[in-house]
Amino acid sequence: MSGKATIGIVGARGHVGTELIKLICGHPQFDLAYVSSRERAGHRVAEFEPAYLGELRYSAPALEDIPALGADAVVLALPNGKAAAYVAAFDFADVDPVIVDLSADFRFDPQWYYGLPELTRAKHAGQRRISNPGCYATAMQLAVAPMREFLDGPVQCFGVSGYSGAGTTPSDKNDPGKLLDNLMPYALTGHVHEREVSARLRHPIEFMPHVAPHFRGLTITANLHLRTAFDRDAVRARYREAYASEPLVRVVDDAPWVSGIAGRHHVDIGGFTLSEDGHRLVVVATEDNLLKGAATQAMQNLNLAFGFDEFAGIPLDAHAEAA
Ligand SMILES: NC(=O)C1=CN([C@@H]2O[C@H](COP(=O)(O)OP(=O)(O)OC[C@H]3O[C@@H](n4cnc5c(N)ncnc54)[C@H](OP(=O)(O)O)[C@@H]3O)[C@@H](O)[C@H]2O)C=CC1
Ligand SMILES: CC(=O)N[C@@H](CCC(=O)OP(=O)(O)O)C(=O)O
Repeated sequence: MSGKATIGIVGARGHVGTELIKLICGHPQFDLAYVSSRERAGHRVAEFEPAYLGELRYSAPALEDIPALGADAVVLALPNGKAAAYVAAFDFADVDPVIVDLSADFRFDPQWYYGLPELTRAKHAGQRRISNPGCYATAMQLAVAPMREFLDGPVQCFGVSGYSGAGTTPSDKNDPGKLLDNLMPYALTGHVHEREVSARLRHPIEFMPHVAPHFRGLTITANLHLRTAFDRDAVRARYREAYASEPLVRVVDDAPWVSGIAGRHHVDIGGFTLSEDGHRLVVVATEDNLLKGAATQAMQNLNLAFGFDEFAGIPLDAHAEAA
């Protein structure tokens, strides 16, 4: 036994589960307890993840058998709508690990801590049930929050994501053939992330998502109407000040490109462009949807829940470069 805290991943074959396995492999204080996948059951983790050096194999335990597997923390990396039954199984068995749910299922549940640490870490009061924000929702909140008190009317967010955002269950949104030379609009009103961001910022956000032919990384272009006129220097100063001590949020001058964010753990925010009268601001944010949009954020939340350094096990290369 390693003496490390142990994590079980339910839904470990998926895009996000795979990224979490990589992060846990490099983490000084966490170890894998179990990884579930029906499709890969019986296969060694090392077959799929070269960074994993142990003997663990994927397994497909019945839902009611999972609580007895005994991890200190459980990450639910399942499609939306599937998490509640697993949480109920832990309740029924009276087993209470830290649970991090990556889906949208508990993001509106006040019993759960909503873990977007840069904006909510002060509200983590030891809760063991943690809801991880949506990928677009993370980028939108970080892009808008520094100007929140000056907003005048709804914020419009145009989003474009790589198709890994749509998971592995086959659909038009992750079909490379249908995406070739294409940009696919979907859920143009009422997307769950529109509701999530509006509720968290307590301000209406209008979100128009699209999926594009690249695999990973998303862009949010946010259009903010402001009560007070700003100039570019004042806006940049606000963002720099808001995120000065945040290693996973990098404020840049130019509008960031999604090609520069794939595989990185931070969010880039920049491109601050104002209308002539200073009352309209456009801000661009890029993020790897599988990392800060999901797995990296889950790792921040796990670190916080266990009292570890929030950034333990997260490569902070972007911070080092920015310094
Ligand atoms: N992809 C992204 O960019 C982001 C995703 N999220 C959220 O994270 C979660 C995981 O996403 P992602 O990794 O993309 O999803 P995937 O579709 O890639 O993976 C889903 C995983 O769940 C398992 N699974 C699927 N259906 C069931 C079921 N009925 N019962 C048990 N296991 C099941 C699959 O494994 P197997 O079939 O082998 O059992 C697989 O491991 C989702 O809730 C998603 O909304 C959040 C932020 C970003
Ligand atoms: C391209 C694509 O389909 N993206 C997903 C976002 C992935 C994510 O963050 O989803 P959850 O809120 O479901 O966790 C979507 O729009 O639903």
